[in-house]
Amino acid sequence: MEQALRVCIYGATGYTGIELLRILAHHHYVRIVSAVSRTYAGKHISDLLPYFSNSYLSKVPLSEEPQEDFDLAFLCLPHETSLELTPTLLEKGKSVIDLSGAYRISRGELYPEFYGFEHTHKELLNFAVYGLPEIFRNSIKGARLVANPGCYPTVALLSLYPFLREGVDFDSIIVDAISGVSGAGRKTTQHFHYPEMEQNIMAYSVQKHRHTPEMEDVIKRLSRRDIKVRFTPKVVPASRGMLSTVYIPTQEKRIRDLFYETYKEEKFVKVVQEPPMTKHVIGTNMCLIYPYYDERTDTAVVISAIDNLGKGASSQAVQNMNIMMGIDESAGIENLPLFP
Ligand SMILES: NC(=O)C1=CN([C@@H]2O[C@H](COP(=O)(O)OP(=O)(O)OC[C@H]3O[C@@H](n4cnc5c(N)ncnc54)[C@H](OP(=O)(O)O)[C@@H]3O)[C@@H](O)[C@H]2O)C=CC1
Ligand SMILES: CC(=O)N[C@@H](CCC(=O)OP(=O)(O)O)C(=O)O
Repeated sequence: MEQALRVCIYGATGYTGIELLRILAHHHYVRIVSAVSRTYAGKHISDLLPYFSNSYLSKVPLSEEPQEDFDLAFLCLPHETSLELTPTLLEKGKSVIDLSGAYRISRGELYPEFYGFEHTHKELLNFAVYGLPEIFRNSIKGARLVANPGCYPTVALLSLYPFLREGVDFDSIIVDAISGVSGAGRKTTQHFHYPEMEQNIMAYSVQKHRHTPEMEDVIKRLSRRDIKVRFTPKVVPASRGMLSTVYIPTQEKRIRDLFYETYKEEKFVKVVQEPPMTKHVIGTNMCLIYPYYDERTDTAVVISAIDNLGKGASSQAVQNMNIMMGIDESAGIENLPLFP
């Protein structure tokens, strides 16, 4: 790439926006030219996040509207805000990576039930490419609008993909997954405040969560079948990280081979020898996967870990940007975790 890609981050002071700033600050092919924030407009990034004071980012002002022209926007915004902003940006010729759920589900009629609003731009739902690179890499190349997946669907679909690719037959699966609190965003609800969250573990949205139709939609696209997902999200008092267990009722027992074969060329998805832990992925773009077959119950069990703000959001968004723009796919996202 001869000239740096000019990037604007909308929602730059939320958790996914801040993680993008961290990753892109050292990305060789990118220059962040605008950082949009309503609340902190008029301040500089290093006023809020002093560790950026040695970076060129310290000079980038936070503003209510972009201050300079740009090529690509990351939308780290609430779903409804992204929904309305995306068509305007596309009309202006920008490329868009939307971290919200506004363009993830191909069936627009599901939005009122699962998101609580009518989808006002259904014409874009088939134009948007679902940004899970290990599954949809070829469609992401050259895409103008990428819908970055939800954190739970990222880890669950990577845990399931080898079965779908092989055409293994089953009617329903269970996804049982645990998230760190940052999954809820920076402005959070009462239950996630420190006095209630500290020393606490809870399930939430157990009967209806917007990631259930997202998973089912992608599964249907891959298998052409209506496979049902029983999903239970839980939250634990950790800042970030996500651990998922997927249960697949099947007679297919060669599952480690299936996983090695599917992911052997992948840099960011690794099949591991022991059940993974979140401390091995925090701050990285990695998904570590441990599949095994439980003979007693005829069930394939897949335990996987990601960082909800990494592979579950911002570093996956950068992976998508790299692919869209024809940059080396791992540029800027090869960092290792802080351990312990
Ligand atoms: N946190 C996570 O792990 C993941 C989040 N996502 C999705 O990414 C998007 C961003 O998430 P996250 O960074 O966690 O969220 P945050 O709540 O941390 O940040 C969202 C930012 O959006 C800005 N904003 C602009 N318009 C509005 C508005 N009308 N109402 C509220 N905020 C607004 C706010 O900044 P300001 O007020 O300064 O404008 C705010 O800082 C969401 O759609 C989320 O669902 C996806 C995967 C994982
Ligand atoms: C702990 C927690 O609250 N997590 C969020 C998931 C965040 C995410 O990936 O999702 P979206 O982009 O689809 O909002 C939740 O369950 O709503």
